[in-house]
Amino acid sequence: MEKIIVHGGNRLQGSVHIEGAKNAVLPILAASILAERDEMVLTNVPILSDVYTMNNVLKFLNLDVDFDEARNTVRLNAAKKLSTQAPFEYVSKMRASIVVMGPLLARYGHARVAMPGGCAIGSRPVDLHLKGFEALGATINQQDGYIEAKADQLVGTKIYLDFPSVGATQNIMIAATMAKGTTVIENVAREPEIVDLANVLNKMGAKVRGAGTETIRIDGVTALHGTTHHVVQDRIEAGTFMVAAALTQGDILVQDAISEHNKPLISKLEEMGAKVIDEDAGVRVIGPKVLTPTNVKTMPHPGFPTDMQPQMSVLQLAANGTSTLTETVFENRFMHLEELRRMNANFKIEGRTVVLYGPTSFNGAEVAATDLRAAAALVLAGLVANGYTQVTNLKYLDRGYYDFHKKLAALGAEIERVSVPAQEEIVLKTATKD
Ligand SMILES: CC(=O)N[C@H]1[C@@H](OP(=O)(O)OP(=O)(O)OC[C@H]2O[C@@H](n3ccc(=O)[nH]c3=O)[C@H](O)[C@@H]2O)O[C@H](CO)[C@@H](O)[C@@H]1O
Ligand SMILES: C=C(OP(=O)(O)O)C(=O)O
Repeated sequence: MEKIIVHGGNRLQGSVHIEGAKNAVLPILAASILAERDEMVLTNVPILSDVYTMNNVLKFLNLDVDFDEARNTVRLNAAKKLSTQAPFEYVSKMRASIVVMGPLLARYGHARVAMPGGCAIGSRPVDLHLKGFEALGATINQQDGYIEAKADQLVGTKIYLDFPSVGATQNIMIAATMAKGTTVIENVAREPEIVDLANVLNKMGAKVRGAGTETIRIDGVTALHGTTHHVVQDRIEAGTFMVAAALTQGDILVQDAISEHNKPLISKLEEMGAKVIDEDAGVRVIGPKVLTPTNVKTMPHPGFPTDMQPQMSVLQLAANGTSTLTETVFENRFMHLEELRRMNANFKIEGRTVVLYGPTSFNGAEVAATDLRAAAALVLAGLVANGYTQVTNLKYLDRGYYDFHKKLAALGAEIERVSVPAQEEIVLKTATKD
């Protein structure tokens, strides 16, 4: 096991490179299932455990997958006959594996995928994905922990999503690319990662219009082919470094950041007193001496992203007064706060809202990450804590951040990642069991 040890107090300064987006590359990798001819070549692919997991799912399905990490490039070949079953062993590692269902259903009229469970942030059902497949003419069976979808021919139709689910939008959009006729999906997710996926599908020969708006129209085609695509930048990684700058009275240029993708975050940073400057080379954030409290509510894009909520909570706790934070997307995304309490944070959770009492004089402590963004939030708190903070459960961090500690160190943080000796690991595991 490994842990990150950070000694707080340093002001972060410099510029930082941001990787391709995890949440864009995962569905794009899955969509490669539809490239029956020509290779798919994806560049700007981040080196993350989730990418390896998706690659393994695709290899299991019989795609040829080659990840050239030195070039951040994945080459995929889906020309062989593929399996249409993704077992629990794979899906249980990562919920996003469910997004192989849409392409398998489109190509073979069959997909059998283990039912993904919930996770630390919420129960996360997939009913909207299935409702979409059914509307396209598929029959759904749920048995023995598996979801099976079958269709002789998917047929275009009108689908209204009760909630603009990112995964459901992706799965249904991919399935509909090869449906007969036109599919109109309303109340869809509008995240930049949806737009990136639609762009790739169109390069593969699909006819998808309207991605980024509330309605997506898809005219079905009979076959798709491989293409080359540069994955969009990770707005959540970019946002995390913007928060790091605001938190440490720092001055960070987030290279090539697309401010349009981070509008709600940037507006909150400015409200809290940070200077945010759109430069040719990226977005520069300069942290204020004193952070002003602010209230935040997470919403589907273009609202404040839930994936920035834990990081934002650290900034609010550091602010000079009381802030509120309302989580509307996931029902259980405050677990990181209990760890932050161990670092001297003071807050009160009232249902989906938490009242955060700042300013917090964070104290270094041993804390354990409970999910991916919680891990980032704990490291951020460590950057401004008195003394040493030790963050464990780094498997979560590695799902979504490449070389996080090295990038922070290059910006001036006193931080290192170390292996925990076996004896200490037993003690830590026992301590974090519940
Ligand atoms: C790999 C990936 O891209 N993950 C992102 C994706 O997750 P994911 O695609 O799982 O998130 P969704 O947008 O689907 O989920 C949002 C909400 O809708 C609910 N829901 C979703 C589907 C469904 O069929 N029924 C249902 O009730 C979920 O339980 C949740 O409360 O979007 C989330 C919301 O921006 C982000 O936090 C995740 O980082
Ligand atoms: C919640 C996240 O990812 P996932 O949907 O893969 O769990 C995230 O990226 O913060």
